Amino acid sequence: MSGPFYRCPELLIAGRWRTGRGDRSHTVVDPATAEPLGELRLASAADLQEALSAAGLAFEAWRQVPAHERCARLERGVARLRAQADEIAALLTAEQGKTLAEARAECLMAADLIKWYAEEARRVHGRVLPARASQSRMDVLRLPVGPVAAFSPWNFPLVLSARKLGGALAAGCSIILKAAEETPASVAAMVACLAEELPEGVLQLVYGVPAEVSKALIESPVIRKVSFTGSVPVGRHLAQMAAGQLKRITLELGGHAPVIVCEDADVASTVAMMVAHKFRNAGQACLAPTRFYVARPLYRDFLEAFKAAADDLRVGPGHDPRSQMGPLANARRLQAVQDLMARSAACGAQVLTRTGNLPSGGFFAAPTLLADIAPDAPAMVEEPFGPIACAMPFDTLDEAIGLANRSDYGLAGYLFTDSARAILAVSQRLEVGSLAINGIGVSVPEAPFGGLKASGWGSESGIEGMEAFLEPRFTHYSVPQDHDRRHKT
Ligand SMILES: NC(=O)C1=CN([C@@H]2O[C@H](COP(=O)(O)OP(=O)(O)OC[C@H]3O[C@@H](n4cnc5c(N)ncnc54)[C@H](O)[C@@H]3O)[C@@H](O)[C@H]2O)C=CC1
Ligand SMILES: O=Cc1ccc(S(=O)(=O)O)cc1
Repeated sequence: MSGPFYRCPELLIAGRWRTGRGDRSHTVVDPATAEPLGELRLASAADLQEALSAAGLAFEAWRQVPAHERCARLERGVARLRAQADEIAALLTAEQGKTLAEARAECLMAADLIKWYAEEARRVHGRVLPARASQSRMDVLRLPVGPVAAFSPWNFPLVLSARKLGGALAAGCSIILKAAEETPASVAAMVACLAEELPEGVLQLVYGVPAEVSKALIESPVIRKVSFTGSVPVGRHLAQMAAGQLKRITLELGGHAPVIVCEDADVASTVAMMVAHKFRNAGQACLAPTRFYVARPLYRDFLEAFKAAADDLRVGPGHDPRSQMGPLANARRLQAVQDLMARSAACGAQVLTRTGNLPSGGFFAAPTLLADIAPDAPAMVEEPFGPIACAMPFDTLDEAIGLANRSDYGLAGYLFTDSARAILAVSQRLEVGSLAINGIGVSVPEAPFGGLKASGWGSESGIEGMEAFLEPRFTHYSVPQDHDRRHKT
């Protein structure tokens, strides 16, 4: 949909929208056609230094703004974001590929996340400790950590940016966001909604050469906190850089979510829920259900129902209201998904996929189930980040939990059962940050979202997500010993 409505955005630096002054640009591509949408001009080193100076100055002012006013300003930004959801969704679909319905839902989820953080700003309070001496007081304040450098990816550009923006701004931090160059316009539109309500320099948006931007920002003494969502190798690299500077970092690095379907589960409703959730955004979600461990008595029925539901999904351009699944976001994802499928099939997995044609021209892939797959086949180990689900049967719950925990990842997990015994065992022993039982709700604004093992460090959203942008300050103050004599009180 390379329509005239799409324009690559400018950068927001020190309160001014202006084009990047670097000598490089990035071609933004429509994933449904593989046609270019526009050229994004990237930041120069001087642009980044200007943003850093502005972030440092803006922080000193923003931290002084009372929490009630920070909340009110963010809530006005959220209202604008909601009012513009249709326009922003059209930009997101054009540059990312997801369906318009998904894009609109993402915009509203981003609004909900920022709204929750804004409200939470009014509940950030400290505590008073019993003082150790008379005429003294001991308290603990929770203060904003300082200017934040945030890096968000292209798969859910609004939601995954909003988790960082909402927390930092509500806590009283300034923030420089480097969002993904592949999907710049939707994030710029969201940032514009918020920035309208904020003093200049509090919220800045840059696009650039990713490695150059992260190095410049993380190594700058201005930045006090780093937050990244993306792949494990890049997360590891940024963690090393942040460690070198002794800076705090939050990492959300993807997942490979297990789904345990017990013998008492209802196959039809489980499959309906999981197929919709798996193939949302063409499977490019860190919380996508991926490894299905199904109780052996249900296994064949499960495969049949899953394949039928996956085959029924209408794959097409995101802007077509009939489409239920859009293309993958870029050519390298399509290549990676095809490669993963071929390597897994070579290891003996049975490939259950549609035989009919897919739309031509864009980065379309078919929803696919890899059945009877070995626990160490490539798709069971590597995050597919695409429309690939894997299934194998299990005989005992212990076996299913053991198989589920074999992954290096530990972000989201799903369980389908009515059995209290199974619920207790899985909720205690499954190595994940979020677990949904008989549902899909692993991510809500008021709960922490974060992973174990290679899935990351720390949490976003919920009070834990807010805490990541705060630091404690213990203050112990006493009336001077000669105060009474000097003041004759
Ligand atoms: N947790 C999540 O939601 C995401 C996970 N991924 C994982 O990464 C895999 C590969 O996707 P790619 O886009 O090829 O991954 P990638 O790690 O190369 O890129 C992910 C994001 O990180 C940014 N990035 C890359 N190098 C950077 C650097 N040195 N400093 C700062 N930012 C940098 C990119 O601009 C992009 O927005 C996916 O298959 C998936 O497994 C990717 C995107 C989001
Ligand atoms: O990729 C990570 C991801 C994607 C979506 C969501 S949400 O369900 O929209 O909150 C959370 C994380």
